[in-house]
Amino acid sequence: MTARIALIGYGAIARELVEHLAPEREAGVVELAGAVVRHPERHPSPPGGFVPIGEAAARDLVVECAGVAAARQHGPALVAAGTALLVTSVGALADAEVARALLGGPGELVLTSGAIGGLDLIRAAAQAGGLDRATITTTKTASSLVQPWMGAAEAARIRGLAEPELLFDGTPAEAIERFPGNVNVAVALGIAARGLGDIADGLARVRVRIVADPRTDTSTHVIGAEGSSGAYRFEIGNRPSRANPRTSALTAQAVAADVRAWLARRGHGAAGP
Ligand SMILES: NC(=O)C1=CN([C@@H]2O[C@H](COP(=O)(O)OP(=O)(O)OC[C@H]3O[C@@H](n4cnc5c(N)ncnc54)[C@H](OP(=O)(O)O)[C@@H]3O)[C@@H](O)[C@H]2O)C=CC1
Ligand SMILES: O=C([O-])CC(=O)C(=O)O
Repeated sequence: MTARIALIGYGAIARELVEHLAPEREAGVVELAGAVVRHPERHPSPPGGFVPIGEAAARDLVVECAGVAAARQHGPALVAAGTALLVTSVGALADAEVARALLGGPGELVLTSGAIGGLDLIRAAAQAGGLDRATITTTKTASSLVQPWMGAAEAARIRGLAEPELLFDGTPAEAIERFPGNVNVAVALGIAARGLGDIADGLARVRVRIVADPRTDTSTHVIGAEGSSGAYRFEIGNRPSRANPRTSALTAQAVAADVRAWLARRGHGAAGP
């Protein structure tokens, strides 16, 4: 049976995902059946063409890879309509109302681990009450951290940095509002750290630091966590996507693995996790 999959977004992650899913498409396990974007004229044509969100909702699975605002705009209605939704912009769940809607079904929600790893350990320790706090320090090229809300002088200063600089130190909820295309991983860490509590409890255990490094060509996430379960440290050094230096290439690879796991769960005959 062929699973029909629609995309929200047709940027770096979506296009790389299309390439990663070539074996499943060739085997007839997956049909990529359209993409939703705001400005189709700015994109190459996706498999299945551009479709309105109402048409995407009729697919077996919708994969969001468009941004936190897009996930908040479209996600709740898709899940309410019973559509299975794989979310890349996990930062959307830092908003409690959006999180309730996305987790409330009846559509299945899948959250990717995206550009990081180790969330299985964090989840297990937190569920056992063994995790008190976690930190994530994200370091990226200076220019990839420039945001539209920064004034022109501040943007130019960051682009011209000669030394690494700490741009942000605070909570995941604040971090994702200020750097929505850079720190979805911090909210993913907070969700894993929730244990058996609310997402807000998990987010409250996480401290986020964002560093602009003019000398790096790698996107690095250093995760630390501790509690009665133990003390942990993961260092992830990702190659940035060629199409979007804000995004790690691992993200589309993780989403492809999530799609394969979803196909296996739904009996579509792909390899399991
Ligand atoms: N969980 C993780 O580890 C990671 C998550 N991400 C998330 O993935 C998102 C996408 O990343 P990436 O592919 O690199 O970004 P790109 O900027 O390359 O692509 C974004 C795409 O989304 C479309 N888009 C934006 N807003 C909307 C909307 N409201 N409705 C429909 N389409 C929309 C854009 O087209 P148009 O402008 O025409 O609408 C474009 O095609 C990031 O913004 C981030 O939120 C990224 C990296 C890691
Ligand atoms: O791709 C990355 O390294 C992380 C990222 O942008 C995000 O979490 O939004």
